[in-house]
Amino acid sequence: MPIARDPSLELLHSVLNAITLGAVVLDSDRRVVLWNDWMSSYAQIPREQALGADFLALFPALRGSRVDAAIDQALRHHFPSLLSQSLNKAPFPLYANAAAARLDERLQQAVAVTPVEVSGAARHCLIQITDVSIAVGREKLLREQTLVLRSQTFADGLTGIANRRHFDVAIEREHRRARRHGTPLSLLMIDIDHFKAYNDHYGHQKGDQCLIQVSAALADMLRRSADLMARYGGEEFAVILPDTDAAQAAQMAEAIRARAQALAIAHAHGGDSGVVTVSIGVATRSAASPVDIDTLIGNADRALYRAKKNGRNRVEAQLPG
Ligand SMILES: Nc1nc2c(ncn2[C@@H]2O[C@H](COP(=O)(O)OP(=O)(O)OP(=O)(O)O)[C@@H](O)[C@H]2O)c(=O)[nH]1
Repeated sequence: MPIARDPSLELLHSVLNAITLGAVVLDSDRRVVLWNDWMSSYAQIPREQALGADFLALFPALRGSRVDAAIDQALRHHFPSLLSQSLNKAPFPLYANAAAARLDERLQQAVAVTPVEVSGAARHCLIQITDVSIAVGREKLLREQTLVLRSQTFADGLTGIANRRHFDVAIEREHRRARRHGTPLSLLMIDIDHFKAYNDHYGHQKGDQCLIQVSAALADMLRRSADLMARYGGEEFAVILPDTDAAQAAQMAEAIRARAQALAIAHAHGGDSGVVTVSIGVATRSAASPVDIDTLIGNADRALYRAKKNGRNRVEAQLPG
């Protein structure tokens, strides 16, 4: 006579095999007493091989791991554990397919270990493993997109160098640093000469190209990581030079002026040189002259204005006092 099967047990069995997470039950000796289809498929260990086996014999690399400790906590102390995904990315060798297994690209896993009381028997424990690869992938993508967005927020759309917002943040930071350490901080304001005439003569598109070429060449001259060149306005650029005194800044400004001229970008209405040139104003904050940011910018602006007034294609430093 066939043995009558309990329909509710049959149902439970089917449900366990249908759920889309790994379910493993260990007895008090850590022997596997339940192993669902999900585990067979992703661990590539058939149920017949798993049932009755010592759990750590199936996953020897887990000996001494957090999973091992969590099982111990559940069986001996009745403590449940949720293994943080960020600390335990993929403890089990579980793979979506054979190709992933060859590359050791494991499913990203969230693991919960729960004590289970069984009447008339010593305590068991249930291990649940959830595949969180999609969520982790989405998070990674979001993180990468955030980085790209952040860099775009701080970059000028036309030239790709730092924008005005980036300048504002950087000058604040460098001003604070200069105040704290008593180090000098210099600022250059650079303006392309006769740029309106350039646009009028060559057209706005050529004007844009000129801005791109000049800004790239000048930004390339900055060698220290804390130096920053930003597009301050239309054809105006600002250069922050931390730890740079007035003499060093004037030297740097002169090198930048010469570099712009050496690009030899033809400018029919660009003054005597016949090429695109820049005028530069230099201002410095020092321990002896501890000006605030607005004054520093104002001083550089005034120096730039004098450079324009005195004939352009030149560097002028702030007047003392
Ligand atoms: N092509 C282009 N032109 C710009 C851009 N931003 C500002 N400009 C132009 O730059 C010109 C600046 O002109 P002005 O401020 O009169 O100064 P300038 O002609 O350079 O003369 P000086 O500074 O006195 O030597 C204006 O004609 C603006 O339209 C830009 O993104 N692209």
